[in-house]
Amino acid sequence: MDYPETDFSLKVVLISFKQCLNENEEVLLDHYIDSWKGLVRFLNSLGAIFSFISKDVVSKLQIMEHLRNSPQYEHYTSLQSMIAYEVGNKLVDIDRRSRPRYPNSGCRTVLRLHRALRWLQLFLEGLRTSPEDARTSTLCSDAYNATLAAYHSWIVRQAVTVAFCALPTRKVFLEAMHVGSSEQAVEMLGEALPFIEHVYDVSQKLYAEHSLLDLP
Ligand SMILES: CCCCCCCCCCCCC/C=C/[C@@H](O)[C@H](COP(=O)(O)O)NC(=O)CCCCCCCCCCCCCCC
Repeated sequence: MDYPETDFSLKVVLISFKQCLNENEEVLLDHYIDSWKGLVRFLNSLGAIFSFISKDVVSKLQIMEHLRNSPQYEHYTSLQSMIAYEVGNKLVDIDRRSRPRYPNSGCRTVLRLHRALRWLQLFLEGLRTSPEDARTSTLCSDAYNATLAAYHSWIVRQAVTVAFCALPTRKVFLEAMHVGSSEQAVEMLGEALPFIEHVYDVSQKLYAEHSLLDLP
């Protein structure tokens, strides 16, 4: 997905989550990776202070692309096929007390992105429903504390807190989405958020069914 900078719209990125699910509710990894690439692009447009976050996401996307280009690529078509393959062949580190053998498993890598998707969902819902004078840094850290913070070290939590302070105001943030006025951006969020929620819910159910929600 490559847009000229002026044509870049967060709407395209958020709506692209719709394509991540097929009619059988399989989470399609190529689309999942592409949607995340769009988010990274938006994140980069917000400034260099967020680059430590986008670098981490990019490294996880590279792991997934590597698996998709490996001889086992067919097993990495969907989240369902990936879990069946990695769990079935014991290619996932389950026990955090043992020495890690598969630090780059697809299951643990997607789990990190999946948790971040919940942050995104809460943050965007906060933006959508908050009053005009709400502080983006507060919306962002409330969503973070309710989701990712529990999985991050003290040092990462501090760095994230500093980065949140660099966020623009709610109005500027909504306009940076390039979907028109802040009111139009809010409307777009109402349209697009259900797609993200659906992908999140299907993935969450899958990880829970396989007891994979706490992968080290
Ligand atoms: C708009 C502001 C963006 C704020 C982003 C808030 C989320 C903060 C996440 C901070 C991650 C810090 C970097 C390091 C993380 C890793 O330690 C940690 C664990 O990985 P490991 O088990 O391999 O070690 N990694 C993770 O938890 C994955 C974090 C992924 C963060 C994704 C953030 C998505 C940003 C998308 C921005 C799009 C904004 C659109 C909003 C309109």
